Amino acid sequence: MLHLTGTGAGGLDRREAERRLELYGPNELPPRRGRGPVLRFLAQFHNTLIYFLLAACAATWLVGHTADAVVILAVVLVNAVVGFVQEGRAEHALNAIRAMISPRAGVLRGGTRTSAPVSELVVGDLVVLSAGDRVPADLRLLDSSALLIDEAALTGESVAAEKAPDPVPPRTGAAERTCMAYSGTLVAAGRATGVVVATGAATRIGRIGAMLEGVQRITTPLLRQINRFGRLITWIAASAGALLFAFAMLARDFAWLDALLAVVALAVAFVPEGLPAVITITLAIGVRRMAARSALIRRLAAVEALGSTTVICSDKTGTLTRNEMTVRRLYLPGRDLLVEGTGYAPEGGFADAGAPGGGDRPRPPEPVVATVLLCNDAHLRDEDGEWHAEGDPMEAALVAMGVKAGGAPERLRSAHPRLSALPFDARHRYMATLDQWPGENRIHVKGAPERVLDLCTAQASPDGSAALPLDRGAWEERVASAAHRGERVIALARRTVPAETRELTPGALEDGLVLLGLVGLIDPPRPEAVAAIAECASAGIRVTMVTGDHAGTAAAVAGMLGLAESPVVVTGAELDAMDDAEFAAAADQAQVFARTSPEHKLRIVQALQAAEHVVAMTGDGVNDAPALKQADVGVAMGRRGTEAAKEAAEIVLLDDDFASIVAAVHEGRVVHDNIRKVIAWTLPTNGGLVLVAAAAIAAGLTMPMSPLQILWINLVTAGSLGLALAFEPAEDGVMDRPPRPAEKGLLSPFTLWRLGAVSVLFLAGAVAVLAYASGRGYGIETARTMAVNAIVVMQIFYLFNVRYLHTASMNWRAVRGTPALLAALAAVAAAQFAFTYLPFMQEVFGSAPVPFWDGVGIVCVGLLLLLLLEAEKAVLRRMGRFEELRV
Ligand SMILES: Nc1ncnc2c1ncn2[C@@H]1O[C@H](COP(=O)(O)OP(=O)(O)OP(=O)(O)O)[C@@H](O)[C@H]1O
Repeated sequence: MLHLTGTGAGGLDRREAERRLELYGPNELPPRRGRGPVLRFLAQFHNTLIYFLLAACAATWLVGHTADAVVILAVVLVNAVVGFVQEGRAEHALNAIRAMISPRAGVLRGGTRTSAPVSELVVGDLVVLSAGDRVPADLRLLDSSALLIDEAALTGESVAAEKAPDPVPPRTGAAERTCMAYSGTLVAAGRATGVVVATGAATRIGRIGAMLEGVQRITTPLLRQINRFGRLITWIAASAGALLFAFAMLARDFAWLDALLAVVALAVAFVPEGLPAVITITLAIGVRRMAARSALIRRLAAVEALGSTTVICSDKTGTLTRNEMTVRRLYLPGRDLLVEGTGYAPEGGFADAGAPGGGDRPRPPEPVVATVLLCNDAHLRDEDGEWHAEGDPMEAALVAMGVKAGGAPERLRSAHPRLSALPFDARHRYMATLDQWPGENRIHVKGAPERVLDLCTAQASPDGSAALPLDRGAWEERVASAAHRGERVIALARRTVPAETRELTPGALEDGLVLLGLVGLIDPPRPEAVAAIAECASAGIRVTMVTGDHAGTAAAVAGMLGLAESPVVVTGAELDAMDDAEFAAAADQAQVFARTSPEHKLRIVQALQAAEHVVAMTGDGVNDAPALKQADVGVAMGRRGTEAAKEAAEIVLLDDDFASIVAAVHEGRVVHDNIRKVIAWTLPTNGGLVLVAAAAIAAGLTMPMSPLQILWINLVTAGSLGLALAFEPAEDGVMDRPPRPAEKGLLSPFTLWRLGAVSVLFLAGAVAVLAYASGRGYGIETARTMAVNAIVVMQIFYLFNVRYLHTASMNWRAVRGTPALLAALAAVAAAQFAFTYLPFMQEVFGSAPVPFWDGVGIVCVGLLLLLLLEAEKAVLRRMGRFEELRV
């Protein structure tokens, strides 16, 4: 096979791979054509309000009011440009993050195993597959063990197909070519190597015209809710506008064009048309902030769910602990040995536990050394004097121990070639190899003690030379005491079989293994996880450990992490024996689930969700995918995780660290807060403007502002001031309050209260300014200009109040603002000066200069509004109603 692709046994050499990549191009499917920028821009106009505005623009144009038509058109265009730019930025942010989780594949190049980006694979590359990988290109299999491939992506067939390298007859249909693994399919179980025979568009999936997943649609439950709300408001505005139009013409003798303009301006003021764009950008900023803290968001909806998360179910190994294993003790027949040394460095010796030092250094017997080194797929790598694990860290720790005991892994492995193996799998919890010996063969087994003890009928004598009856009770006690110390315990066993036995089956293990001893490994907790767990406690979030490890070990590690002093532990076996009601109760109680298999995770998520929890669940293996999909926030590990897990998850953690989940929750809460702030600012300011104008029409007074001026206010403040809130940093104490209930709707009692109260205050402010102007005998232009400025100034001061929904706004940090806020303020101030003092603007908008001290007076009106609202905050807090109203 290999001669056809010009590949050596060690794979292509690097130079050749580069040459082929240059020649044949990257291993990528053609991207799906997204909507072009023109179409995306035009889509911004597809909105009922915009249709109204365009109609009004045409009407004013036709009757010769060019200035009005131009201003209306400007409102439409600014709105479209802001929407277009913000949507583009949000998409860009998400796509940049997608690029960061571009898949990689294990390849053999120049004799060494590395991982390369899937897009860089070329024909002739040797690819290594294991469970959970997505097949990166079309491969001819060369070698496989228990390989099962799920080809649903290609054929729709949901039952995984058995694959093996044996040739198939010529002209076998593509679907039956069991010696091939096709690009885009998923390795459900087993391992294999294969040589790439087609890449990119030449693969089977490429030839059926499949394309890369297109640009992600930006939508979340909240955005959908807001869009629905926006449509509702638009229709309310349209109906109210029609009534107002009739009223203004019939009862108040408005000319029809004046009435139309007034109604259009009010509709624009009333409808929060910029809200979806501002909220999208708030979410996108959250995505960026999370990425900076190692949590990559794959689906935008997760940002919202994170803010409401009530339970985090986390794996233990590698997420809560460092996954840096070291063997600490050996429990051998008749004695315990302490293992010296640190990390993976194969340096250090052994000491008798409990026995004084000196004399001969003890050493583990040969069968123990052979078992840990042969029943093992890991290697140690020395890099500038530092030792690293290649492969499973626990297995690497066993290699280090074997070397400390005088074993030579490479020599042993070539002297006793592996004939067959049963790879480790989380359900069986053991690994076994069949290794060649002179005149006989040997089965070496390592695995979870209770599994291995079940298979053993004897135990080795203290010197390892003979087999004695198994004293199971004593071994179980030793397992329990090791687990109690937080050690992960692995049992070692072996058996001799006749030389004819060349194939290993689970049945062969049943006929009596000889127990050699136990290994106790430590895996220290991640210090940042300890802090993050404490943070969860104050944030009202429950943390539950879900692990495949022994109950005792898991409980001890939970104690070290500060999860619970004596945690409630439920094992997988106990869960299996429960009915649904018992299961639900156990899921709600337990802090640790031990000896679980991935299937339990799905049931745990479902039980917690049935109890109205918002669940974040971590996972890395192919079997974790269903639980990750089911969880409100599926969290996959970026380093350890399989492609299958990453694709099922909403979040990928770059550093596999539990603390990054908590950081993401923190950012999710900030996003929630900022969305609340955007809404709490936008709706009342819109409401205030409408109330002022509607009150004037209803009372039959001259309009306090001309329709064009209302449009102006909307144009100047909606996109700038509201948007500044999207950039707000966290308020103090974000993680000191309970999660926000997920089912709470868009309009909280607080927002409704504010909508009413602030609208009335805006009305009062405007009326006061107008009354003052008329008292001073100012002309209508000056009075209206003052009213417009008063509304804008009140919006600005109100913004400062809304920036801090949880804490007092009256501090230096609040006054100093953020760069986004200062930029928005500068822009609005410049626009208002132009509006008030530039002759050209005065001509278009009918504005007039405002005397300096009156300007100062207007600022004081805004300040008064802020003081009143701060007083309201203080009173509500004093009454203990603040938190309750807030959500
Ligand atoms: N490579 C291996 N060979 C043999 N046995 C193993 C191997 N890895 C793990 N085991 C045994 O299987 C048990 C479960 O392992 P698994 O990988 O499912 O759990 P875990 O890594 O502790 O789980 P989690 O990551 O969920 O905390 C271990 O406690 C150990 O006894």
